[in-house]
Amino acid sequence: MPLKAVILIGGPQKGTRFRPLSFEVPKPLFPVAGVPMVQHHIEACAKVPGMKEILLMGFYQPNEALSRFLVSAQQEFKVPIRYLQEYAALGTGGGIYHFRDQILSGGAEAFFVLNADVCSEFPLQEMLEFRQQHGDVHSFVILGTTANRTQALNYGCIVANAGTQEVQHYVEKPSTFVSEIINCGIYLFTPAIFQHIGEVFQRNQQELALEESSNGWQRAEVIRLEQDVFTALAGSGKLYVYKTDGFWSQIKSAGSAIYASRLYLNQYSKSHPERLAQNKPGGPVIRGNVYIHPTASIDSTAVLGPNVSIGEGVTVGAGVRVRESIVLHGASLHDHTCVLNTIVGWDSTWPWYKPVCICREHFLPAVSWVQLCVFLHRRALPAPPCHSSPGYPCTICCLQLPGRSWPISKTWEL
Ligand SMILES: Nc1nc2c(ncn2[C@@H]2O[C@H](COP(=O)(O)OP(=O)(O)O[C@H]3O[C@H](CO)[C@@H](O)[C@H](O)[C@@H]3O)[C@@H](O)[C@H]2O)c(=O)[nH]1
Repeated sequence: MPLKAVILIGGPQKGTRFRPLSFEVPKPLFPVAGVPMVQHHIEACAKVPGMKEILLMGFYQPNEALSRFLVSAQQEFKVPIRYLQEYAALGTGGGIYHFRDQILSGGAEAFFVLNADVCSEFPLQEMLEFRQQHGDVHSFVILGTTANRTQALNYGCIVANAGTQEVQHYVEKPSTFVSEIINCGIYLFTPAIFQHIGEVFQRNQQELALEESSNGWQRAEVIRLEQDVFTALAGSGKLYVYKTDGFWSQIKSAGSAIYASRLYLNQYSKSHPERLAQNKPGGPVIRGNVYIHPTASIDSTAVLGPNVSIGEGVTVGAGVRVRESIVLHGASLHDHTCVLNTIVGWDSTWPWYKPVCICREHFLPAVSWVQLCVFLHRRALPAPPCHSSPGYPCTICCLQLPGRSWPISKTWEL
């Protein structure tokens, strides 16, 4: 069956919680477990038999980093990959409606839509099989997973028939508890979805025609898949949920990128053992799952892991300890430093630092600082307590403040 996949990558105004990490590269290209975030999606899509084309859709200006990535991913995964740029942020449903001809060209009988800012096992083949077994071949499938009652409020919540898994009720980010089954942001659609999105578009047009506005047509194209389409489809017999037990997480904040990295590194032991570093005589000590870019230079007395990802051209000095961290390309960790629960910024070296927490809430006041450099010197410091993002590790980082030197807070010492 001819299939396509659309990856929703958003654009520069979105993803503010990811700043300043997203200043340097667009968030979808931020490395998670050693490869750009969306490469995990592309790899999963390319594996599905019948995949004809993968479309990245967003409102980023085309840029060199994105173009280079697309060329190398096409070569590696042997599937056409294109970027479709929305003229404005059209929402999670507006872009796919606007580019529907491109999605369906070549006779696609079904297509996946994937949010770029999630990490997952991407059980795409299982979603296809589920659709064959439950519902009918024209139904739409949402990937769902279980969250606790508090966490669920941050996601799309799904109430489904326990036997058939048909979605009976859908509420996007409800204010009170609706269901523990949440929307993972991964969907399987048939071309019939465009009739439903089209109805929303027509309704928007009619409503906006009443307003005296010159850009009414454009605003009518802004459509949210979740609130505008799924809510209406619930209970119609056309929308089903496939619940996965596999790993899944959002990647919204810098702290959650470390968590996502851990999940993917763990998966590598089965899917890509060659990407995991091994203990070798005369090499650094590797504990648990660690990715090291082939161009990185690691001193043999360093101890790395678990859950560490070392980027291109990174230098790690003697006696360095790195744990639960991502070290971005070109960074340099001087001798005997300790890096825990941290993202080390591009090309950063130590010497000025101020430990801060970069979880969602605590990080916001710091977003205006120029460069995220992350670094703790000669001491192992525990992550400060974080209550704002339950479930996510709280991240310690340092901000590089040219000309200023900050003492490490005594209270954070081990
Ligand atoms: N192309 C494009 N992509 C967009 C746009 N707006 C958002 N996106 C992309 O669509 C995805 C969803 O983004 P949000 O709109 O920020 O939604 P959310 O808060 O992440 O919630 C969504 O995902 C959750 C799972 O992670 C779901 O639980 C929830 O129901 C919803 O689908 C992200 O990958 C984002 O980059 C847009 O205008 N255009």
